[in-house]
Amino acid sequence: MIETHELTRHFKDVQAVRGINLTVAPGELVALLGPNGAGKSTTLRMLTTLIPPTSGTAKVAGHDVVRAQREVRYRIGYIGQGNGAAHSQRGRDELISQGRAYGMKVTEARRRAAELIESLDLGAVADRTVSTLSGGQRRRLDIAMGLIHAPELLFLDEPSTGLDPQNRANLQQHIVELRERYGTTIVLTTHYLDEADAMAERVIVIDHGRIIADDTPARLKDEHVGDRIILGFAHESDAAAVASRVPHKFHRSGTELTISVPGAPRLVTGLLDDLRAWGLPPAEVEVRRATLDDVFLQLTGRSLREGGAARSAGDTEDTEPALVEV
Ligand SMILES: Nc1ncnc2c1ncn2[C@@H]1O[C@H](COP(=O)(O)OP(=O)(O)OP(=O)(O)O)[C@@H](O)[C@H]1O
Repeated sequence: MIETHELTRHFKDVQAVRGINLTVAPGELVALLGPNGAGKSTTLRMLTTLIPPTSGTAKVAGHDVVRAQREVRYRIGYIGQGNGAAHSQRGRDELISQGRAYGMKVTEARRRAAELIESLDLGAVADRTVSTLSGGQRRRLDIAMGLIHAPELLFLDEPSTGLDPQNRANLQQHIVELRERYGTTIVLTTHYLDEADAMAERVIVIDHGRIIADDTPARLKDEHVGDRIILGFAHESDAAAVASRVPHKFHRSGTELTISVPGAPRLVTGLLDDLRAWGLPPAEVEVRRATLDDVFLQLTGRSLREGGAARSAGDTEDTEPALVEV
C-alpha cells in the first residue's frame, strides 16, 4: 500500500526527512512515533502529495506521489492536525459536500454520511453546526470526512492531540473498530506512547528524520529493553551476594539490584522463593515492564517525553509498575 525509497525532504537548511525506506502492507495499522520535529508530519505530507519530496520516491496505493498525485488523492484520506470541517455548516452537510467533492452522487454521499455518522457515534450531534461540537466530536467528524469516499488508506496526523484521556480512549476505540469494519489501512502519527502501544500492530520510531526502529510494540520492548525485576536490599553485601547467584543479566547500584529477564511477572515468585531459601530476602521488589519510552531511551539516549512530547493534563504514566508484597 505504501512503498518509499530514500524519501527525503529539506526545507532550506532543515533536513526534515533524511532517506526513509518504508513498506506498509494493505490492512496494516501503523503508528509513526517520534518527538516534536522528528519528521513525522513532513513524511505524511509527502505521502499524501501535499508537498513534493526533495529526493527519493514514494508509491501510495499503487501510484507515484509526484507523477500521479490525482490517483493517489482519490485513494487516500488524510486528516491533518487542524480541523477540516467548516464552522457554520451542519456536520452531516459537511460530510455530504465532501463526498460530492470526490465525485459521489448525492444519494451515495448521503448513504455513506449516514453510515459514518453511525459508526463514529455522531448521531446525536450530526445535525448541529460544527462550531458547537466538542473537541472529541470534531475529531470524530474529521475522521468521517477523511473516510467519506471509502479510501483504501487513511492517514491520521496526531488524531488525539489536545483531547482529554477519556476522549482519547474513545477515539482510539473508534479508529480500531473502523479498521475492523472497513479493512482500511491506517497510518497515524502520535506522540503518545500508550496510544501507539495500544492501537498499532507496528510501530515505526522516527528521530531526526530517520527511521530508528520498526517492529511490533512487543518485539521492540523485548528486543531493546525487556522486563526488569528491581530488588532493594537492606545491605549492599546482600545485593552483591544475590548478584553472584542469579543466572540472569543484572545491574547493581549499591543496595539495588536490577535483573533483566523476559517474562519477569511470571518469574518473580520463583525468584523470591530462591531468595528466601538463600536467606537473602529483599526489602522491596518491583516488576517493571518495558514501555515504548524505555525503547526510545535505549535507542536514542533520550526520553521521548523529555524530547518535548506533548501530554495533555491528566495523563498518567504509560505503565504502572507492578508492586509485589514480600
Ligand atoms: N514548511 C516548513 N518550513 C521550514 N521548516 C519546516 C517546515 N515544515 C517542517 N519543518 C521543519 O522540519 C522538521 C520536521 O518537522 P515535522 O513537522 O515533520 O515534525 P513532526 O515529527 O511532525 O513534529 P510534531 O510532532 O511537532 O508535529 C522540523 O525541524 C520543522 O521545524
